[in-house]
Amino acid sequence: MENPTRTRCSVLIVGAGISGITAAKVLAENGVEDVVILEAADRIGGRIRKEEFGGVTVELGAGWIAGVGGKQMNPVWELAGRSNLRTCFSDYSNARYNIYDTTGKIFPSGVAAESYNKAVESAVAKLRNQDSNNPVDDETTTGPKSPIDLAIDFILHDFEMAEVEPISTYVDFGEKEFLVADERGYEHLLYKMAETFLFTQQGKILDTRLKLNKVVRELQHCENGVTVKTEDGCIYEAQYVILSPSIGVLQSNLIYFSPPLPRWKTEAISNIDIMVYTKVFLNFPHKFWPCGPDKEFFIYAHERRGYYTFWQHMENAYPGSNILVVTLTNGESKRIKAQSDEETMREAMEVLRNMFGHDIPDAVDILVPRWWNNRFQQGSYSNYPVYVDRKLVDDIKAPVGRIFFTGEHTSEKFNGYVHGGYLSGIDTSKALLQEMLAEKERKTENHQSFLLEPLLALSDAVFDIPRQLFLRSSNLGFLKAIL
Ligand SMILES: Cc1cc2nc3c(=O)[nH]c(=O)nc-3n(C[C@H](O)[C@H](O)[C@H](O)COP(=O)(O)OP(=O)(O)OC[C@H]3O[C@@H](n4cnc5c(N)ncnc54)[C@H](O)[C@@H]3O)c2cc1C
Repeated sequence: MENPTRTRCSVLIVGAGISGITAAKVLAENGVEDVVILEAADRIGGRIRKEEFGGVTVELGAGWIAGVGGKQMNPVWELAGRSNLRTCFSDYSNARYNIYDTTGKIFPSGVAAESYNKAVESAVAKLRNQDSNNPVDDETTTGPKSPIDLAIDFILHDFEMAEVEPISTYVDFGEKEFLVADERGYEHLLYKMAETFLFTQQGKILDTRLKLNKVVRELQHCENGVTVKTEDGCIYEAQYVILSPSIGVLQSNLIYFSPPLPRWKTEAISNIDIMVYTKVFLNFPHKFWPCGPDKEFFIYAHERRGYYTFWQHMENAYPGSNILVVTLTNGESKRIKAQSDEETMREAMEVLRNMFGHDIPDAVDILVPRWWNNRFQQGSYSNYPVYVDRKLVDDIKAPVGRIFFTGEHTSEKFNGYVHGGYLSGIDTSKALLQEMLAEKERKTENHQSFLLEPLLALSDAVFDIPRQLFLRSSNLGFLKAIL
């Protein structure tokens, strides 16, 4: 065990996902190198995570760089370009024309198109309804009933319209999506970033400022600083903390705050949902599904909504890999995470045999990531309510005293995405740098008037912490002078 003596630093960052690593990099670039990063897992990356499966690298968490080809360059696409990350274009638009029924017949494209248009109309009517707060009970707003309608409703709501239109990612960065297909994994982007400010050797981070397997359990904060306790009994003292765990972790009781977070903050945390999204990987001795540019995705229409609905083959990414991926969300996702992988394989095989006949081979391997049951994630990504008010957006990212919040869930425009995590890391660290500068100026003023004004007694009991502004600064070059 590490020496239990107290470690002191200027800024302590909780979590080494994309937001935490980006925040640390921005701080280092601005002269704050006295940073400690505590990561609960035994690796960096958080919800960006690769694993070897069926002889190739698969992404258990984020898989796509979403938002490419638009007016502005997606910063993650830019990082990928600089790191020569291998990607391949994914065309979702054809999925709706590859819908199988339970007897293996593909629905005619006219039927699929009609069902799709009906579902879009219904979704728009529902949104208008929620807008006017006036329930309308007509045909367009009643839920889908037939398997094809249920399947299309699932693609529309759990994939294409999982967010409320207009979707900033597509408007700002473009509508194309690229699947990461690189044996170094999506996480390679994080290692490339880390090596610019942490000591690394042969691709391994050896810098002692990054501490893995450190589960933060308690944050005691007062006007002077923050004391952080980890599960293994270590204590860290910092002037400031940046907290990057997911909204699911903040909603759980993994981290205890003393004094407790103020009400405006806990309300904001509880008002954002966490989406559960699971990709199940299946490896086969040979492929039996149709391939080709417009066949990457296919849909299974079942009477139960979301039941092994959305399939993808990995032949575009890794030709000859013989891997299929089926994505389950929310209720179905939680259901399969609670059962054995053998049971999930049995269910998936039954669905595949309904689509492709009884002669297809059994899968030889299965991989079921469990983001929902992981106490350091507690879900896949944040899902903002349909109508988001300004207060929620401001409160979720506003600091509480010396604790600053970051992570994809604090990104107003890009929550739920890797680029949301990346941009939030930049935003939060810039806001913190501003605050550090302001504090330095306050200290200088106080020092000058030391003999004239009595010092305020500092108290640990900061129970009613008012909302703070989240400061932004576009030009931080001058900060070097203060640090
Ligand atoms: C299955 C899945 C599919 C996805 N698909 C896509 C996609 O295709 N494209 C896309 O853009 N985005 C996708 N996302 C979302 C994307 O992965 C996230 O938005 C992004 O990676 C979040 O980064 P973050 O830094 O905010 O959080 P995280 O990556 O969760 O980082 C937070 C870190 O904090 C650590 N931590 C938690 N609690 C503690 C504690 N108590 N003490 C110390 N450390 C702690 C965690 O271990 C973690 O490493 C997907 C996510 C999932 C799960």
